[in-house]
Amino acid sequence: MARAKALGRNASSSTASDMTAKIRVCVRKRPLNSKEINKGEKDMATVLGCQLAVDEPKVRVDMTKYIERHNFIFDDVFDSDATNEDVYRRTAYPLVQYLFEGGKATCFAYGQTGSGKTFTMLDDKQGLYVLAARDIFIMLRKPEHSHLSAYIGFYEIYQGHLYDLLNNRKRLNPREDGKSNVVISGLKEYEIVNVQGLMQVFEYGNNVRSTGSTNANADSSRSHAIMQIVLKNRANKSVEGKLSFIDLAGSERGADRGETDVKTRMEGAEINKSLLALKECIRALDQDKKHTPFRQSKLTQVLKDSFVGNSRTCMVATISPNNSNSEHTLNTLRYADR
Ligand SMILES: Nc1ncnc2c1ncn2[C@@H]1O[C@H](COP(=O)(O)OP(=O)(O)OP(=O)(O)O)[C@@H](O)[C@H]1O
Repeated sequence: MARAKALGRNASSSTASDMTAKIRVCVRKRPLNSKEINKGEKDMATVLGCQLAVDEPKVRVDMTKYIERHNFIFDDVFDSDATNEDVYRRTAYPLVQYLFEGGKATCFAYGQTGSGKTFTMLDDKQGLYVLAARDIFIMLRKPEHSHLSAYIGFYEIYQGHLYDLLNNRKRLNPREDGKSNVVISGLKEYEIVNVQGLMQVFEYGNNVRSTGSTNANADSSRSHAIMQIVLKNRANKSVEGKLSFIDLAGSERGADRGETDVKTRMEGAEINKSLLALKECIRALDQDKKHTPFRQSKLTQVLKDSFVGNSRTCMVATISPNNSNSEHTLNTLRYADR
């Protein structure tokens, strides 16, 4: 129960943690889908407040079957009946508030392919980014924010390279400016004035992502997608806050599965490298370390401003509840468990 220790609270505690913490780690369990139900699969993950128990089916050497229970505690655990609105209130909403305090914030989804990362983060109608945009435009209409305008940028990272999804997948190069800020030169940003506008631009980028995936990355689960909303001062265009939503590549893609295909192996190695680097950076952030190893991958390099200075991060680890995925589920939870 490393998490309980990290939070300095009793392992039996089920109280949700501080919503303004520099880093929050939450878990979302999706419901069993009809295919899993038809196959007679069982729900192996039990949620109790901020605690989660996962029953792993195991077989002894004498071939008898048994169940091993694994317990975890996180900042929040969302059960399968939680709506995106429920998840939003306790994950991205505090980051939206922070954005208007001039902060830089990142909300990302980590998990196995099919566990609900896109559904949570970037679903085109109810993803956390849409719900956040709704509140961002409400805030922007307030007189005290009349000097601000919002811009959207959307890109993906595949095999260590950045591609602009709003500009014909143009290859982009991140660099640092004189003040150690990450600048993605050439990234196309569109000013947006309402949620509909944001959804339209997003939809365009999302189509580019899925069409491009047929030749470059066989499917979207092999790339990291980053959608950012930046608040800029209307007068001098200086950045006054940034909120990024990240749909990470499927975590199982990074595992060494003994693939023989060179391209798949290289993809896996790159995904593995970036996810490990992300974990290292989160650990450094969590432990308030002076050095954050963000240079270890392109993903962490572009997220540098989410790991240093006045930044906040929320990770939503998504899990599938069925027994045949319990190994992946446990890997996801161990990754998320700090
Ligand atoms: N909490 C949920 N409630 C209902 N349906 C869900 C939930 N989470 C995911 N789903 C459904 O499960 C399917 C897989 O989800 P999703 O595409 O978000 O997975 P993913 O983790 O993003 O996978 P990939 O890595 O392949 O992109 C989708 O059909 C989605 O609508």
